[in-house]
Amino acid sequence: MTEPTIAPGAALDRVRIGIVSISDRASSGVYEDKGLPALQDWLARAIRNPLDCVPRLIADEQPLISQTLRELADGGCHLVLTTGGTGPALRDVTPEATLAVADKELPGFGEQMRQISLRFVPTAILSRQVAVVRGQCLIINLPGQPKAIAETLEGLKDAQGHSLVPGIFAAVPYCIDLIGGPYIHTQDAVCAAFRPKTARRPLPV
Ligand SMILES: Nc1ncnc2c1ncn2[C@@H]1O[C@H](COP(=O)(O)OP(=O)(O)OP(=O)(O)O)[C@@H](O)[C@H]1O
Ligand SMILES: Nc1nc2c(c(=O)[nH]1)N[C@H]1C(S)=C(S)[C@@H](COP(=O)(O)O)O[C@H]1N2
Repeated sequence: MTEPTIAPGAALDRVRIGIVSISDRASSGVYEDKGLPALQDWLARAIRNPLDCVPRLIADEQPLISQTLRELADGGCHLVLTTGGTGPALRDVTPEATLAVADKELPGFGEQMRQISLRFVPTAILSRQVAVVRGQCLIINLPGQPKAIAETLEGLKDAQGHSLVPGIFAAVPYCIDLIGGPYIHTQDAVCAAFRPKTARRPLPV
């Protein structure tokens, strides 16, 4: 008789994550979208739980962005990550569309992202990212440059892989605990989640 097999991550909660790439040119086919693959790849590297990623590729239209965020948050996503449309250009309206669906704003995420990004590019100061809670969903804006996705989520490391500036994702699992979502276990080599001692749970075996 063969041993029953346990799927990897079976004992961990499933996590549903909306990933939204907001770009006029990628959504109209002028260039290939690199935002959704970058988001999906990073999340698959960083999170141990089984993931359901729900992708959307849309233009920089404020009502469409807000409607997409509402659908994802109200449709059971625990986390929604957007990329693009956070700058000062006339068509950049992602922060406004995000604030329009918010119950609460969490300014620390945007502040930390700009701190991280300033270590990579001086124009980080132009990014107006916000993070908000809608119901039981955390929504975070990331910049549009595909490489900025890993930079902001993971932070800056030295040549040995030690953290120099913590990435914003370190605070995401505990935030999701606090809004009643699933317990997220991270791959510490990619991004170690920070939780107060009393909130930590061991990795199920
Ligand atoms: N989804 C994406 N896929 C691939 N590359 C992107 C994407 N979004 C942005 N980029 C790259 O990053 C650069 C800066 O992004 P930014 O969001 O400022 O673009 P944009 O000028 O608002 O135009 P668009 O909305 O048409 O992407 C772009 O010129 C492009 O090279
Ligand atoms: N980590 C990181 N952050 C970054 C960048 C980048 O290349 N890397 N680009 C900056 C630039 S040039 C702009 S205009 C703003 C806003 O970009 P967005 O409109 O694509 O969201 O993000 C900034 N933040």
